Amino acid sequence: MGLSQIIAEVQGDPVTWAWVLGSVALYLIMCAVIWAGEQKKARLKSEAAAGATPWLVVYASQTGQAEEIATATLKRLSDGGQVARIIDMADLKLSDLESAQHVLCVASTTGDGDAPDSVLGFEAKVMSDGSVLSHLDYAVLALGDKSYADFCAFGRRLDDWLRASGAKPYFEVIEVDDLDPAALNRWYENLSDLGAKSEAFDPKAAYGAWQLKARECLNPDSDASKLYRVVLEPESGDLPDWQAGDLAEIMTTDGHVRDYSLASLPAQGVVELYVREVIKDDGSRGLGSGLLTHDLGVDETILLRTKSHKNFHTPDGDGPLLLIAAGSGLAGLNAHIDAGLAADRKGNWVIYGERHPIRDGALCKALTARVQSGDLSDLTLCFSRPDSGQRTYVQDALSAASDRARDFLTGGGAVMVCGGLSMGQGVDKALRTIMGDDWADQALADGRYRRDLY
Ligand SMILES: Cc1cc2nc3c(=O)[nH]c(=O)nc-3n(C[C@H](O)[C@H](O)[C@H](O)COP(=O)(O)O)c2cc1C
Repeated sequence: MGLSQIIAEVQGDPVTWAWVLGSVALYLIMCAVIWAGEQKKARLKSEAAAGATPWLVVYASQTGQAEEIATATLKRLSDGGQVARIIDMADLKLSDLESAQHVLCVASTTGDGDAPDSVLGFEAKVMSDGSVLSHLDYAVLALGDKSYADFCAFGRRLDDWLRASGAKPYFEVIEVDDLDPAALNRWYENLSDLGAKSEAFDPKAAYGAWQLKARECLNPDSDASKLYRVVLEPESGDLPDWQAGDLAEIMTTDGHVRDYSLASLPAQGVVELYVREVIKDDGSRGLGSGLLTHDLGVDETILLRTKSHKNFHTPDGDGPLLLIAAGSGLAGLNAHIDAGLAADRKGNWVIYGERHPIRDGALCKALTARVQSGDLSDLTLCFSRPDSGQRTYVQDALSAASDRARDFLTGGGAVMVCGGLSMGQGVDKALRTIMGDDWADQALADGRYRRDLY
């Protein structure tokens, strides 16, 4: 149909005219939006090429994922010819944002919708201010997990604060559920529009094949869920390096990743994990724990990598450590006991909780032996399912020893907590009662109070 025919058809019909004019207007608006986007990209590229406005990549990370994605983001920007630098939000100051122009934030959420421990201070002090950041263009990648009630809560609060401060988003906040590769791809695709190098993203690239060498149930007579010691070796024979506090990350057959605290150090030649069996209400097993405690046969392989977890590395200094754990959480602390001994760090005190003293007592026995051999100065054990019926939890034991704990922590000691989230929250409450909120907030920021919770 020619133009003259269209005009003839619609003449005298106001509804059709409105429709035609609306379509033309929409088309023109879309052209204008695309044109403005291209102009902005061209401006950013030429500004960055001139080195005038470098990108600032900021990460807020508890267990290292956000840091790793921020590092990959930085690399793509550099490979794309952009000038960029990276900074941990724990070290970020308002003045860094005031002097920046383009900021990319990768922020995870921990606890119950909380910011990562090392970033709590930034949120309390800087993000509570009515800052003026209207010169800033930014984007936020929020990491989280939909199995928690407050999905991506910290990333959203960060986005809200930047927006309220007048900063302009390049695109809407991208929320990532359980490291969903499609959402991560969206982030990288958006970045390539801003001048970062476009590369295929392969989530499996960082992993190697590891063989199961041994698996031992530590509480076969327990009436609670079983706890396994799992030993793995790299199929290639090349053992990576890691340090106390680091994590083993496995990739399940359907592409999900799960983290476990490394209970061994490289000197032992193997990766050793303590894994609690998880059986859900519908009878199915947990994704990662099912693989490690049940499905994987001896000599069979899984995809695994060791991962730096700097928020749970041994605190600086040579003061004694107060190590608090329950159940499989001892995994994360065992390596610290060994590393402390190697560094001649003396006076360590362990508070450990299990269910039943005999049926779930294998790790308690091993700890008692370490007191007898002089590896540990003190051990406080507590049980949540003793025959006496008198249940005690690690946070109760800590509260009961409050005077000692105060002396220990004011006398140069540091505290490390490893285990389930609710145990960690109970210990946090007890510590704040003993030492005060100011001490706890400062110790979290300084790394004298460290947590590995799951
Ligand atoms: C103890 C714990 C608590 C968490 N709490 C939340 C939460 O409240 N909301 C959420 O969306 N994700 C939560 N997550 C999921 C993390 O945000 C997610 O695993 C993220 O990839 C971790 O990134 P990171 O390694 O940079 O800290 C939690 C994870 C852990 C281990």
